[in-house]
Amino acid sequence: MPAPVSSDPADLLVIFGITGDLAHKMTYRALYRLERRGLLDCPIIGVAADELSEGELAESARAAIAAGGETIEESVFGRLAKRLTYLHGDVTDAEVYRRLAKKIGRNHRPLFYLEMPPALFGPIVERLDEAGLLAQATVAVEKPFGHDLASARDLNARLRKVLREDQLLRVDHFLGKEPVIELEYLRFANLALAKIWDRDSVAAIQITMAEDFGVQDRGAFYDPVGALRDVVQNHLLQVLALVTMEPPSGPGADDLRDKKAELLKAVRAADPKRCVRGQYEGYTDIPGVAKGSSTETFIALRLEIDNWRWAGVPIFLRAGKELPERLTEVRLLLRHTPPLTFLPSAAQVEQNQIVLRIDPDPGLRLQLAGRNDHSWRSLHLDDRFAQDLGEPAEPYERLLHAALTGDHQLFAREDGVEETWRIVQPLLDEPPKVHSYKRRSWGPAAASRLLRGHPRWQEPWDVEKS
Ligand SMILES: NC(=O)C1=CN([C@@H]2O[C@H](COP(=O)(O)OP(=O)(O)OC[C@H]3O[C@@H](n4cnc5c(N)ncnc54)[C@H](OP(=O)(O)O)[C@@H]3O)[C@@H](O)[C@H]2O)C=CC1
Ligand SMILES: O=C1O[C@H](COP(=O)(O)O)[C@@H](O)[C@H](O)[C@H]1O
Repeated sequence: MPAPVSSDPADLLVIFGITGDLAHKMTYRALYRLERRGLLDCPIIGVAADELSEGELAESARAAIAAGGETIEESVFGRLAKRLTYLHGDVTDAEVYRRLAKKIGRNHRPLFYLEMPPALFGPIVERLDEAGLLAQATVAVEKPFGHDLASARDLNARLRKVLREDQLLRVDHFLGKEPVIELEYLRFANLALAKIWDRDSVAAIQITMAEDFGVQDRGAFYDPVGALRDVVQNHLLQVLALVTMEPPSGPGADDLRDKKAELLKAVRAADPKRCVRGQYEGYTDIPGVAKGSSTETFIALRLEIDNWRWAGVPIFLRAGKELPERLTEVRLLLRHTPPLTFLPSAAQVEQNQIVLRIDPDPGLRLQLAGRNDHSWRSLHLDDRFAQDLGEPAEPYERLLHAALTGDHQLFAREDGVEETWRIVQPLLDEPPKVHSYKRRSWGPAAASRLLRGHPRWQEPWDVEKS
C-alpha cells in the first residue's frame, strides 16, 4: 500500500533552535507574516540552550521581524507573542524532553521543526521518541540532509527507525519559492511551452545561481561545505528536477515526488572532468576558513539526463559567491531554425530562449528573433510575475504553513535526496582543482571553456531594462 503523503494539520509547533541565525533571519518573520494573514492558529514552543525569559524571547522575535523589513503591527505581533513560550536546555539531555512532554501535555499533533546543527537531528528525534512524543507528530529537518551519499543514507536510516516517511519533512527553501512552484504549472498547463520542452527543440539548458556577496561571517560553517554541497546538491538539483521531470500523474505529493525521483535517477553521475571549481580572491582570509583551504566558492558543471526526453541535451549548472550580481535563473536555449535563404543577410538568427527568473523579481522571458532592416535583432516578451500575480508569500512562510497543514508536496523525499547525493558524489570523491577568480567576476575562465561547442553562458536577463 502506498504511504500516505499528507497528515492531519498540526496543533502545536515546536521549534528547536529558536535562538539561532535561521530563526532570526527567516522563521520569526515567516511566523509574523502567517499571523498577519490569519494562517497561524496554534501555540509555539521555542527550544534552545540559552536561558531566556519569555519576555526576552518575544523582544528578540520583535527585533528579528523588524530587521527582516516588516513594519510591525502591534495587534499582529501581540497575537504572535501570546503564542510563544520557551524551554531551555541541552537537547542531548533526556531531562529536556521530560519537561517538553509535560509542557505539551496529552493529545497533541505537534510539528517539531529542527533548525539545529545537523549533527543533532538524529539525537533529537531519538530523544523525542524515547519521551513518547512522536506518535502523532511530524518532524521537519533543515538542510543539509547528510554531507555525502553515505551519511545521507545513515541519517535517513536513523530517522526512519522511529519515524515513518510520511512523518518526515526535508526542508529545502528553494521548493518554497513561487517561481519554482510555478514551474509545474507553466510547463504543463501551456501547450506553447509543453510542445517544445524536449530534446527536439532544446539545444542546452543553463541554470545559474549567482550571489554578489561573499561568505562574510559564515566562514566556519561554509569552509567544510563549499558551493557544491551548499546549493547545488540541494537547491539547484531540485530545480533541475522540476524543469525536466515528466508530468505528475495526480495531485498528491507523491505523484510529484515520484516524477522528480524518476528524473533524478536518469541523471548521470557528474564527471569531474566536466566540472570547474573556483575560489574568490581573499576567501582564505575570512575568519573560520582554514589556511590554504581549497573549498570552492564557485562551481560550474555539466550534467546529462539519460532518458527519452533529454538524451543529448547538455545541462550546465553554475553557482558562486562574489559574482557580479545576485540572481537565479533557468534558461532553455532552443535549437536554430534552418537557414532562411529569402533574407538578404547571411547572419545567423540568434536562437530562441526561454528564461525563468527565480530571484530576485521572478518572471518569464521569451526571446525571439525579429528583423531590423537587413539584420536580426532579439525581441523580448517579458512577464514579471509580481505585476500579474501580486507579491508572493516568502519561501519560509509557505513552507511552515505547508508543514503545519500537513501538505508534503513542497518537501523533498528520501529517494530524491539520495539521488542528488549520488549525482554529485564523484565530485566529492575526486574534486577538480580549484581556480582562483576575481571578486565580482563570473568565476574562473575555465567555466566558459566547459561550454565549448555549445552556446556560451548567457548574459542574465536584466529586469531593470525590460
Ligand atoms: N542560517 C541560515 O541562513 C540557514 C541555516 N540553515 C540550516 O538551519 C539549521 C540551523 O542553522 P543556524 O540557525 O544558522 O544555526 P545557529 O548555530 O545559528 O543556531 C543553532 C541553534 O541551535 C541551538 N543549539 C545548538 N546546540 C544546542 C544544544 N546542544 N542544546 C540546545 N540548543 C542547541 C542554539 O541555541 P543557543 O543559541 O541557545 O546555543 C541555536 O538556537 C542548520 O541545519 C542550517 O544548515 C538552512 C538555511 C539557511
Ligand atoms: O541555502 C542557502 O541559500 C542561500 C541563498 O538563498 P536565497 O533564497 O537567499 O537565494 C545561500 O546564500 C546560502 O549560502 C545557502 O546556505
